[in-house]
Formats: sequence, structure tokens, C-alpha cells
Amino acid sequence: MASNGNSHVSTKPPPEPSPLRKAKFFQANMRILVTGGAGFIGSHLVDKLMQNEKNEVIVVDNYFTGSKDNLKQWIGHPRFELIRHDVTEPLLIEVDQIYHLACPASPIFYKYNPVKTIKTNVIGTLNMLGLAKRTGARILLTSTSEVYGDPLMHPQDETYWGNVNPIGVRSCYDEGKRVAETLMFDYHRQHGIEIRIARIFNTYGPRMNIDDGRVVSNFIAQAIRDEPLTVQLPGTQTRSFCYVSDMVDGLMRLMDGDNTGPINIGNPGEFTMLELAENVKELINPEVKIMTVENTPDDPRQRKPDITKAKELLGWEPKVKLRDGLPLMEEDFRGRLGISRKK
Ligand SMILES: NC(=O)c1ccc[n+]([C@@H]2O[C@H](COP(=O)([O-])OP(=O)(O)OC[C@H]3O[C@@H](n4cnc5c(N)ncnc54)[C@H](O)[C@@H]3O)[C@@H](O)[C@H]2O)c1
Ligand SMILES: O=c1ccn([C@@H]2O[C@H](COP(=O)(O)OP(=O)(O)O[C@H]3OC[C@@H](O)[C@H](O)[C@H]3O)[C@@H](O)[C@H]2O)c(=O)[nH]1
Repeated sequence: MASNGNSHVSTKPPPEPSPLRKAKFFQANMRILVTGGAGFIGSHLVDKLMQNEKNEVIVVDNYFTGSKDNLKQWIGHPRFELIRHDVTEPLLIEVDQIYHLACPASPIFYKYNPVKTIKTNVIGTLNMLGLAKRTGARILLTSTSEVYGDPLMHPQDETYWGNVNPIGVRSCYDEGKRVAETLMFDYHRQHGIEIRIARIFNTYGPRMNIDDGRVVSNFIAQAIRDEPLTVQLPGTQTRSFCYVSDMVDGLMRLMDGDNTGPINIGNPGEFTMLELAENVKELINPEVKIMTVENTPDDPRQRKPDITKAKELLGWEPKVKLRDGLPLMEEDFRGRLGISRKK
């Protein structure tokens, strides 16, 4: 049984996978479920999984923040299936692996209906664990750096238990993901389910919703539209930004490896929001103004992953630097906004 190097090991044998997996003459494809697969990270993950001809990919999504458009190249493909479904309802299908991403990720969206966000994280994760238990599938949860809250340890490694406000406006997401992690380990210990937990740090790239509200998409859309970049106060708060192709590579290594996690997956390059704005200005629109605006409650003041574990256990580290990733995202945003670069 997989271990993450500490005492989280299950005493139960994992549930039996589908008999098809053991069939001698039936060359079954790997049936991979991606919940939230119509979203930003999910759709990039689907692209990568579909490159392997031995994979069948099933996406389940309620389209709250995702869109069919992100998957248009796969609709109608014989190895691809798209199901409109809310993970807060049980799902009865046959699968071998589950990448469980379904959950709004941008603070403005997860705060929009906090009760629904909690339900998605708790009931949605319970349903997907139930599915994993019935089918014997391995399940990977995309948890978050937000489990560390406003961290008092810097950089954050996986042993840090976090500094989270349990009753704040971000709690539906932070605490929701913390409960989701607990459920994953309880199912692992109690039922032997094969689990993987990724703690994802801020990820950016093409296909983010233009009105997503997260900082990189906001700044790029603002720079392209020649609107001031809105740096929320104080502007000295930090984040570490991982390009989406690196993220997908890390998630797949975690799924296919032997370690339960939790494992941080993120880019350790750390930037203040003012530095990010300066970079966007320089690379995308040197004329654009930078303005400061009010922040929202409980905004974490610093965030930077310690990725020692990902390097050692997954052989993973990010390859794309922020200054290389931003122009790739600019190109995608310009195409969708229909605004080309000034000569
Ligand atoms: N992008 C990041 O920086 C980041 C950081 C940490 C963790 N994560 C996690 O990664 C996952 C994907 O994030 P993303 O950036 O792609 O976000 P996203 O909002 O683009 O994608 C989330 C997807 O889940 C779907 N969804 C939401 N609630 C659902 C429900 N109840 N049932 C079915 N589908 C539902 C949405 O419609 C969307 O397609 C999320 O679990 C998020 O918490 C992302
Ligand atoms: O227009 C903006 C938007 C945001 N910000 C600032 O940028 C920083 C990052 O904010 P974002 O909204 O992009 O995202 P956060 O880092 O707060 O949360 C993020 O990280 C962890 C993930 O799990 C979440 O899904 C993700 O949204 C914050 O300090 C925020 O105050 C701005 O300065 N201007």
C-alpha cells in the first residue's frame, strides 16, 4: 500500500478493481473520470490524458465556472464522454481512476454561494469516495494551498497544519478542502481506498475565464483592454504562480506514483502583487496604469510552496517561469477578446 512517508498508511487492503482489469483477453482501456473537467485545470488535464490512446476520459461537470467550449476538440471523440452532473448528487458509473477537481476555485465564485461550495467539497468528495469504494478506483483530490490559511510558516511544507479562520468568508473553501482531505484519509484508513492528495498553489494559463476574478487573469485582461491594473491593498502580499502545463504534469505523476500525499504542487517563485503588476505592465502593455484598490477579508499575506517532497517523491519541478508563461496567456486572451497587440 502506498505511503507518504508518515503514519497515514491504511490497514485495509484496497477494494478489488473491476474484473475487466484482470481479464486475460479483453484489452480494456483505462477509464478515467475527471470531475470539474470543463474548467481551467481540468480541461488541460483532459487534453493530456486524451493523448494516450489507452485512456477513455469521462468528464462530469455542472458548468458553474466551466464550459463545454474548453472541451470542444474532444466532443464526439470515441474515447471521450461528457456528462452534465453535479457531484453533490451520487454518480453510478464504472471507472478505474478519478481525478476529483470539481469545485469553483476563484474566490469571487466560491464566495458567491458559500453553502454550495461547502456541499461541493464535502458531499461531492463523499460521493466520489463512494464511487472509488464501489469500483476500486484510485482517487486524486485537488486540494489547495488555502488549507494553510494565512500561513505563519514560510515557505509552507506539507507538515504545516495551517492558520485558517473557521468562520470567515473564505472558510467555505478553505475548511471545505480541509474536510475533503480528512474524508480522503478516513476512507483510505477505514476502507483501503487508494488516495492521492495534491495541494495546488496558484495556477495560471490559457483558458482561464476572462472574468474569473483571479489576479493573473484580471491583470492580463486589464492590460489588454488598457484598463488600470487593480492591485488589492497592501500589494505586498505574495503568491507563487505555476503554469498550467507544469501543474498537469505534477498531477499525473502524483496519480500514477506510489505516494498518497498530501504533496504541494506549485512554483516556488514568489512575487508580491505589485511585482506581478509590474511584470504584466512591462511584458504586455508598458502604457497601462497600476492602481490600488480595497482588499477582501482574510486575504493570505504570503504564500510559497516548499516543493522538496514533489521533487523527491515525484521527480517533479516546474519548468515554465512566470515571464515565459504570461505571454502564452496573453496570446490566448487576445484571441478571445479580439484585441491584437498595438504595432
Ligand atoms: N487554479 C488554481 O490556482 C487552484 C489552486 C488550488 C486548487 N485548485 C483546485 O483545482 C481544481 C480546479 O480549479 P480550476 O482553477 O480549474 O477552477 P475552475 O473553476 O476553472 O474549474 C472547476 C470546475 O468544477 C466545476 N464544478 C464546480 N462545482 C461543481 C459541482 N458541484 N459539480 C460538478 N462540477 C462542478 C466547474 O463548473 C468547473 O468546470 C479545484 O478543485 C480547485 O479548488 C485550483
Ligand atoms: O484584481 C486583483 C485580484 C486579486 N488580487 C490579489 O491577488 C492575490 C491572489 O488572489 P487570487 O484571487 O488570484 O487568488 P488567491 O491566491 O487568493 O486564491 C487562490 O489560491 C488558492 C486556490 O485554491 C484558489 O482556488 C485560488 O483562487 C490576493 O492577494 C488578492 O488580493 C489583486 O491584487 N488584484
